[in-house]
Amino acid sequence: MHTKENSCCCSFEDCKLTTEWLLSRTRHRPKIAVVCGSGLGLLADSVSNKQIIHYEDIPNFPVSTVPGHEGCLVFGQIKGESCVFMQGRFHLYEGYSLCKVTFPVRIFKLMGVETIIVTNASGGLCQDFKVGDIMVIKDHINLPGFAGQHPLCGPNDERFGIRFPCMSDAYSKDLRKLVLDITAELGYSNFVREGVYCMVSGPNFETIAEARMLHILGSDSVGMSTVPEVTVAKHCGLRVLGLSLITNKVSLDYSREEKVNHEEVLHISKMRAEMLQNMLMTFIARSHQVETINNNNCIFSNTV
Ligand SMILES: O=P(O)(O)O[C@H]1O[C@H](CO)[C@@H](O)[C@H]1O
Ligand code: HPA
Repeated sequence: MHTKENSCCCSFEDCKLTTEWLLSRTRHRPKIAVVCGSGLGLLADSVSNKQIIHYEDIPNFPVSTVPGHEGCLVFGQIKGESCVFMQGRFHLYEGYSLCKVTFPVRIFKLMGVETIIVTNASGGLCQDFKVGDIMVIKDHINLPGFAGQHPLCGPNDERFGIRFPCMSDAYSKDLRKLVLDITAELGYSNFVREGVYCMVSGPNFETIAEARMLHILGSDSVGMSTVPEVTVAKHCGLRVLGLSLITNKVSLDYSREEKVNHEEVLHISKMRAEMLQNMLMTFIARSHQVETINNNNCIFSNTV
């Protein structure tokens, strides 16, 4: 039953209004969007012809509440390619609905973005991973989604995408191949991996029993974001690349004394941001090499 309680708090009209507002404030027409994970706002440093718009000034936009998430959109160019960077993302544990968490993704789509690069900080579950490794996400586990915390729950607006989207190819194989080729060329292969990211709601880090369970389920890393954004991006036909920086090893062992904390996560993110930035800059410059497959279910792209 469609009630006010379960209807989406961000309607197509809300998205349209925000998109029109942004298009009237910037001359940039980005084709690539980058979501910066915790402590990874530095990724936007290499943007030229920069224009910064703060979240608090954008109609309907949530605001960032987590340290390491600056709270602004950075428009500009990287090697001639028009981009927008989200310096600061939104999380379920901040108290936002998943509709709000993923609102920017739909705005990017309506602005004409074709490819979204989602980055995050995560804890390594795979025993071969080291702190500072970069994991190219090949798949995810939507744990909150199993419990009904899913950004596509509620009435489906066909203008964004179809009711039952396929998720078996959420992370573009071609984009993954391109980024892996680039990391080999840059000499980064010894710390770049591929793996499965699992989302938990947070805000607490995992207990050891939970971490063991996630590992048994096939998760290589765990974090509190990304999956809702990727799900909505795939729903509206964006091409997705996901990069996860392993900022800590998740303990699977009761005898280990290390305790993870957000400060450590931010510290490692900042240490590795430059490498990630080199990968991203080369990737963005070459992403047009990968053909845009319009597996687009969204019938209103580029019409705002
Ligand atoms: O996923 P991002 O936003 O990179 O942040 C990660 O880091 C925070 C915990 O330190 C959590 O928000 C977790 O999801
Ligand atoms: O170990 C972690 N668990 C969940 N989220 C995280 N984000 C960074 N590290 C972690």
